[in-house]
Amino acid sequence: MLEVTGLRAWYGEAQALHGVDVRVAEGEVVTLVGRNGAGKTTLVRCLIGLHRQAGGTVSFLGRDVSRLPAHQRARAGMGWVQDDRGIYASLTVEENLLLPPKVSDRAWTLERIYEAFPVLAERRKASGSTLSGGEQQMLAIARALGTGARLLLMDEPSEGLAPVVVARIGAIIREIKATGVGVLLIEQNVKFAATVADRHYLLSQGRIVETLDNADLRRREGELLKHLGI
Ligand SMILES: Nc1ncnc2c1ncn2[C@@H]1O[C@H](COP(=O)(O)OP(=O)(O)OP(=O)(O)O)[C@@H](O)[C@H]1O
Repeated sequence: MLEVTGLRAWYGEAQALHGVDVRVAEGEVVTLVGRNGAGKTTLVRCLIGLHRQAGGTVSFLGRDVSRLPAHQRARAGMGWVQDDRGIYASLTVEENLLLPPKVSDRAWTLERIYEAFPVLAERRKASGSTLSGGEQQMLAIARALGTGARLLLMDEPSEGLAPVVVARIGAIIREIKATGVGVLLIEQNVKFAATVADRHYLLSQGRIVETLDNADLRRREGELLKHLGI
């Protein structure tokens, strides 16, 4: 569903991405792994149209979206689960869920969201400002599903969350995968990545240097953690 070829990006005079190729199929979960400054965030920002791509092609559901602005990519079905989670603090959980426009007929209804995220059902009338980190992350994911996004792009969904909450987020990602939605996530937690994803791209200095499956990831965990500086 997502096919990226030769993606290049710059910050002023400094090149941040040097011809990156990435693919995500329907119902596939893929991670971007790499040390700080490798280019993971820049790549995701280019994909969603928030950073200018200087070269290469981004094709989504068979359509070249390289020149589309961010809002049109969102309308095409790319859902961004922001790293700051983008929750409206003064609105309730339910209002946060109802706000974004629907982009496809695959939009999850409120009922379906509450079934998959019981904690959001319990907190439906609570204001965004009172949510825990885990609840905010779930709300951000649920909101993207509520738009009918076909591909979710996530920036470290496990970051800063307690292990039990991380496990719940993992289960949710697996449920999302089963519905055919694709997921591309930045993830530094190698153990968590191996439990949710099918494949992993290792980024280094703006290049994909390796593509790993879960067996590779587990076998080389020590080496990778050292490479990632963790
Ligand atoms: N706003 C910016 N201005 C200039 N250079 C930037 C900017 N943001 C990132 N860079 C540079 O671009 C390169 C890629 O950074 P990027 O944030 O994409 O990496 P990352 O893998 O997401 O790292 P992190 O895990 O720290 O977010 C780095 O060399 C970084 O210093």
